Amino acid sequence: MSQNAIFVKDLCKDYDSFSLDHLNFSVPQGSIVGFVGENGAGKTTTLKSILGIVSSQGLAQVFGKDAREQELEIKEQIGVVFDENHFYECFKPKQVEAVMKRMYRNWDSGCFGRYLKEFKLPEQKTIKEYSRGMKMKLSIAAALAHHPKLLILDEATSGLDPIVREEILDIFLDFIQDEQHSILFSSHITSDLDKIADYVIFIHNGKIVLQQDKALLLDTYGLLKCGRQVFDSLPREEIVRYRQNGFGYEVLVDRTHRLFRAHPDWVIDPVSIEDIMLLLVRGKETR
Ligand SMILES: Nc1ncnc2c1ncn2[C@@H]1O[C@H](COP(=O)(O)OP(=O)(O)OP(=O)(O)O)[C@@H](O)[C@H]1O
Repeated sequence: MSQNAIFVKDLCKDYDSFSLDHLNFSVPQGSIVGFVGENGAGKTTTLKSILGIVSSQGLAQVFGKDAREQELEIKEQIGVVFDENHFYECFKPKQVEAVMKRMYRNWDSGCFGRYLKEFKLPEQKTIKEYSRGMKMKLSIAAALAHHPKLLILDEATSGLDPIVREEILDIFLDFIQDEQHSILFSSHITSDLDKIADYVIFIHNGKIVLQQDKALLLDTYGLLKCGRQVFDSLPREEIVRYRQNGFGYEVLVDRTHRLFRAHPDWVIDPVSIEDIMLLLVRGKETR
């Protein structure tokens, strides 16, 4: 039976004007789970809740232990990258290493040095002289150099150009080659998730609105483009979300349903993760 790297049940967190509402999901060991949602949907709050950086209610387990209570036991197994740089700007890589070495028993200086070379990170420059991409790569090198089994990445590719993004995605794909390794990867760059995610979780206004195996998701959902007559004839429960425009309706549907198989004349286009996210966030519900 495959084990979960992360298991979250009824996770809740309340801020004054925002709540995470009973999140339930898991990250199976050996997989990359994409956590997708618009700005302010609750991605960072979820990741920080799992890590115990902010307080929360409900179950949040990493390798079967609650990170909020047993931080020391599991921190060696987790590598974390947030989208902002958490090292002092006046540090050079050597000083980053000195800090990390004190924090992690498994710290591997040779591995860190190899990543610095591979990522072409200048060792004589301070972090404030690094570009955004270089800072992100330094954080990734630091997160990987203690040989974690799980990476928790918060917008680790945002603000980077497509070439650096692809390099970084390759690093993540390389990491996952060991089937014991797992990644939870939050992003609003849906094309990155198209490339690397095995499962996708959509979060909107602090609630999970859809989660599924990515291949199944893209095989199952489709965008029906139709006029008023067809739209009105659709059973409401078959409409996941819809949008109306000058040409008619765009309806997110389960195209494997017999209703749609019975109408090969209806135009049902394949969808991307971005299409699904846009419809889940901006489309209307009928249910
Ligand atoms: N410390 C805090 N105190 C009060 N509200 C907060 C705090 N941190 C986050 N929030 C609120 O929680 C909501 C979700 O924020 P969060 O950072 O989790 O979203 P996100 O999905 O990661 O967004 P982004 O893609 O912009 O990073 C926002 O409305 C934000 O204002």
